[in-house]
Parts: sequence; structure tokens; C-alpha cells
Amino acid sequence: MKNVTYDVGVIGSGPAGLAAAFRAKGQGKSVVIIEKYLWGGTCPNYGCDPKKILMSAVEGVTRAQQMSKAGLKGTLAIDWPALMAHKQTYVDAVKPRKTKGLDDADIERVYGAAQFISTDEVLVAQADTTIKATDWIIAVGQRPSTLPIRGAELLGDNETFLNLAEMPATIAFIGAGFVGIEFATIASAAGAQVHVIDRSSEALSGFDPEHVDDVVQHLANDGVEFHFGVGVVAVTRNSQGLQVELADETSLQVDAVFNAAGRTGNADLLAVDNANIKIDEHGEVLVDNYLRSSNPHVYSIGDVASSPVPKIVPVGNFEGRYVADLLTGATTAPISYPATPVVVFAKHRLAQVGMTMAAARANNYKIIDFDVTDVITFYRSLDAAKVRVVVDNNDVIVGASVVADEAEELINYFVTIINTHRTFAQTQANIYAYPSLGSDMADYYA
Ligand SMILES: Cc1cc2nc3c(=O)[nH]c(=O)nc-3n(C[C@H](O)[C@H](O)[C@H](O)COP(=O)(O)OP(=O)(O)OC[C@H]3O[C@@H](n4cnc5c(N)ncnc54)[C@H](O)[C@@H]3O)c2cc1C
Ligand SMILES: NC(=O)c1ccc[n+]([C@@H]2O[C@H](COP(=O)([O-])OP(=O)(O)OC[C@H]3O[C@@H](n4cnc5c(N)ncnc54)[C@H](O)[C@@H]3O)[C@@H](O)[C@H]2O)c1
Repeated sequence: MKNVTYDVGVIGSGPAGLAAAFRAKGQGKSVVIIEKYLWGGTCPNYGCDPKKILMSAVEGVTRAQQMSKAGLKGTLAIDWPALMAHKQTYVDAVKPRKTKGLDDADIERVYGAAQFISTDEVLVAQADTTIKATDWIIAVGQRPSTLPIRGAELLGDNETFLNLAEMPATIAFIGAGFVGIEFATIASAAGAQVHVIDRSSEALSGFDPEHVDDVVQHLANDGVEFHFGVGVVAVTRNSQGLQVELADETSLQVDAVFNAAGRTGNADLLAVDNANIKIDEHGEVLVDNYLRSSNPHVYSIGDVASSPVPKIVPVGNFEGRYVADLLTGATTAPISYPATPVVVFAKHRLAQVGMTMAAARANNYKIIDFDVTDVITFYRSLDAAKVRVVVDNNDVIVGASVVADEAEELINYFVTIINTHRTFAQTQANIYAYPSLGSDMADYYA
């Protein structure tokens, strides 16, 4: 058994863990990082990045469909195996790139599942190693929640969907959250007949309901069938494939079913009791506003931290850098998050940042609607685009929601506007390239 000691130990090599490791090492700490599965974690291997690559083909098909009314002839179709091969070239390069980056930075890597054996020590049995660290950072992410239904073992998840060799003819997604809506978009564009089932009455909770309706309607127009307000009771195999039994006593016959019903933290697998670390019933580490757990030398960041912020890559990065700065004394302040944009990569993207529309209504803030369909960027590709903005009592922009082909880019302008506390008039202080998403903003209030 090998016994080693470091200043900082990081468990999990996803976006959060890597950000912490590089920052702590860059500030002079000795650092070890432990990974039990794929170096780089969820996002680049079986999350955001492969999804966004598959989405490129969807974007191409969508743009061609829109332009078929305006001078573009012919139809485009997704060649799934070829698209998957393209995706895989990206994913295959992740591990060598991440491990080389760690090696070049002189950050020690250990492969295997970590478990705490005392308040400052971890065992990685697969590597026959125990590791002591002055401070530990838990960045072990989340896994798909297990659905409490009969036949749960027949369901695929985000990883199996993003590795499908062939697109099944009919698919059901359980859950109309981020994963269900994004994967339904991809599967539908690739030719599958798609069902989305959600026990709640609407998709994408937390987003502006009217903009969510637009996203759902765009998908429904393409033939995606939504089943809201009904749970799944069981999934069973029969001679034609899989049968999904719904709580309203109807059933669906499909070729594949995917669990998109939420995720649960991985901290329950870390033997946290041995280190006096408290976790909640969702497998997430309870943290204070320094991201410190109940053990003062153990911190938690990214998806597995029980913090009130979206579980997305840029938040994990931000938290990783913050905790490293805390450990090196570069900061002593509690964590404070800037405006954080979230995006649903549906057929027409839905993005929001800052104050939600629900909070705006509760605060009696003004909500301004812009139908920007006729503004040059959206007009040229016949995109039905909408922007909704919240301003406070001083006309300062404090929130925005966008449904548009390029919402994930447009929302970034609002990130800067909100972080710099600008009014609409003050956004005219910048000159943006014309015509572009930036210059379009002048038209919003022209
Ligand atoms: C399908 C999908 C699409 C997504 N799309 C987006 C998107 O478009 N934009 C966005 O911002 N976010 C997206 N996300 C969310 C994003 O992937 C996560 O927020 C991000 O990966 C979290 O980073 P993390 O470092 O906290 O955890 P992870 O990336 O999950 O990394 C945790 C790592 O810890 C390892 N680990 C777990 N337990 C142990 C252990 N005991 N010992 C050692 N290692 C361990 C895991 O193997 C994993 O590699 C998506 C997620 C999914 C599932
Ligand atoms: N674009 C992005 O940034 C992106 C993309 C994918 C995932 N993510 C991250 O991953 C997390 C998980 O995403 P997700 O879509 O799995 O979860 P989610 O929480 O966004 O949505 C889960 C949905 O499943 C429904 N549901 C739960 N249990 C159910 C049941 N038994 N039967 C039917 N419906 C049920 C819920 O009502 C909800 O609508 C997100 O919170 C997000 O942070 C982000």
C-alpha cells in the first residue's frame, strides 16, 4: 500500500475539480486529483459537449427548414452513424488532453474510486494508495436518479443516449427538464418518433412559462408528443420492444426509453461519515457560503455541492477557482456569484439570466417584451425570436429571457449588461458590428 501526502486533494476530475486543481497548483500548492471513471467528467464525455456536437446537425437541418421558404431548395437529413463518428473524435481526444494538461502542470493523478477513511485521509483501493491532504475538495458530480418504477433497469440514460449506434424508430424520454427537452430535440431531428413524459404539468420548471410554451410548441410542430401531468408506472419488455405504462392507465409502445428525470449527487458513495462530512438526502454535500462542509478542511464544489445555484459547467468552474483562492489566501470573502445564464439547447434555444420573470412579477418590476422576428439577424433566417427583459425601478436591466436560434449567444450580452448594471440607454455606449446580435439590440428600443 502506497501512502502519500499533499496540500490539496481533489476528488473528481470534472470541470469543477479540474478548475480547482489547476488554480491551487498555479498558486504553489502540491495537488493530487483522483478520478474513478473518465478524465474530464460528465460534460466533455457524456454531457454538454457531445450533446452540442450532435446539436450542430440539428441546427443545420433547422436552418435549412426555415430557409426552404426563402430560397433554399432540397431537404437535409441527419446521418446518425456519421454524426456519432464525428462526435466520437471529439470525445476520444478528451482523456489524452486532460491527462496531458495535468501532467504538464505537475498535478499528481490517481485513478480509482476515492473513499474517506478518516477526517483527512482517503483510500483509493484500485490504486492501492492512501492519500492524506491538508484540505480536500469534493467534486464528484451527479448521476441519473434511479426511478422508483418497475423495469427501471430497462431505461437508458444520458450516457447511453449520447452513444447510440443507431437512432431507434420510437423513443420515450421520462422527464421534460433540460435533458429530456434537449435529447427529444436531437432524436426528433434524427428521425425518431418521440414521446416526452413528465409528471408535472409543464416542461423546464424555473424558466419563463410563456417562452417554455414556445419551445414545447416548436417540438410539438415537429411531431414530438408530450404527456404532461402523468407519471410512469412501469416499463416492460414485449415482442415489439418496450411498453411504457402510464399512471392514467394508458401505455406507449416504443423501441427505447431514457431516464431524464433528474440527477442525484455522488457524495453518498464516499464514506463521508468517516470524515464527519454531512450530506443531504440527494447525495449532495451540505456547504456554508464558503463552500465548506461540516468538516472544516473539506470543501465541495460543482454539481455535488448543495448550493442554490444552477448545476452547470461555468458554476463548477467558478466554484473551483473560488475554493482554490480560499485555500491559498487569495480571497477570504464568502462566495458571491455573478449573474449566471442557463440555456436549454432545444430546437430554438431558451436562455435566461438574472431575475426570473416569476420574481420580477412578485417584485412588481417592469417586464418588456420584444418580438425580434423582424430584426435583421432573425429575419434573414426566418427565426421566430423573442426577447423578454426585466428592468428595475431605475430602468436598470436585471433579468432577461430569450427564445431564438442563437439565444445562447444573445444571452451573453445580457450577462454583461446585468453585471455592469446598465439601463437600456447605457447599452448604446457600445458600438457593435453590424448586422449582428449585438447591433440588433439598438433595434429593441428604437
Ligand atoms: C446530458 C447533459 C448535458 C449537459 N449539458 C450542459 C450544458 O450544455 N451546459 C452546461 O453548463 N452544463 C451542462 N450539463 C451539466 C454539466 O455536465 C455539469 O454541470 C458538470 O459536468 C458538473 O461538473 P462537476 O465537475 O461538478 O461534475 P462532473 O463533471 O460530473 O465530474 C465529476 C467526476 O467525479 C468522478 N467521481 C465520482 N465519484 C468519484 C469517486 N468516489 N472517486 C473519484 N472520482 C469520482 C466522476 O467519475 C466524474 O468524472 C449537462 C449535463 C448532462 C447530464
Ligand atoms: N443545457 C444545460 O445547461 C444542461 C443540460 C442538461 C442537463 N443540465 C443539468 O443537469 C441537471 C439534470 O437535468 P435533468 O433534465 O435530468 O433534470 P431536471 O431536474 O431539469 O428535469 C427533470 C424533469 O423530470 C421530471 N420528473 C422527475 N421525476 C419524474 C417521474 N418519476 N416521472 C416523470 N417525470 C419526472 C421533473 O418534473 C422534471 O421536469 C439539470 O438540473 C441541469 O443543471 C444542464
